[in-house]
Amino acid sequence: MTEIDWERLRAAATEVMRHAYVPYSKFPVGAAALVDDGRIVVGCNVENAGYGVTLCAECGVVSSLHATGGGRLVAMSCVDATGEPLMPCGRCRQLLWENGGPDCLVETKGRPLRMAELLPHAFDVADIEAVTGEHPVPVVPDRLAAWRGRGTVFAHPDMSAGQQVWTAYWERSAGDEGAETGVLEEGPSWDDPAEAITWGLARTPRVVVVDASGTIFWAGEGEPPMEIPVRWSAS
Ligand SMILES: O=c1ccn([C@H]2C[C@H](O)[C@@H](CO)O2)c(=O)[nH]1
Repeated sequence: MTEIDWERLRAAATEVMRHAYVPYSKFPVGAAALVDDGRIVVGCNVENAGYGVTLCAECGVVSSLHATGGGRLVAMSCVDATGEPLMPCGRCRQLLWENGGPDCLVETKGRPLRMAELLPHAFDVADIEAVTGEHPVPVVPDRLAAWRGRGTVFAHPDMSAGQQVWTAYWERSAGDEGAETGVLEEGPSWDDPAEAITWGLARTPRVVVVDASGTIFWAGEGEPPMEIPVRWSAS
């Protein structure tokens, strides 16, 4: 995705700006962002009698991003009442960083700027990971963001240095006839199958456990499908 249609983003931001709820500041803001799968997500500012509770337009964009399927923000346009680009406030830069990373572009009155320019030396999940050694949220790698919600995760036991562990892999196919196949991502090893299932559910609602005897169980969202009628239970 190389070409960003800034005109279209700014038009979407200007449109949503008109829905802002701003009885206190009378300063409407609209924001629209391109997601890495081509979606456009929008938000407007929403104020409150408790002034400090105000939600910025960019907050709405981030909520809409997750509410409509997640992914990564690629480019954002934020506008004021005149339709001119407005720079995101400090708090919103932190929100944009989390959801778009250093390469996410933000429209300005000059050239678009990268988030790395708008929030240099940013604090983020890597700082937490460096201390705790744990990735606090199961994150799908950027290169696979477009596959989120698709394919199948197979969780299965494996042997590692003579020990039984659990691992998983994410497969492109969702079991449909003639669908493209191939492994998208291999998971790490865990002691507990529940962790393999959690890893899977962060990627796709279609999670399957294949136990040591090769029996297949449903560990995905919703009711087990016809071809995998038995739900996995940990005991
Ligand atoms: O980047 C910004 C800056 C300000 N505002 C809103 C918050 C408040 O409602 C109004 C005035 O600060 O503008 C945003 O939505 N985004």
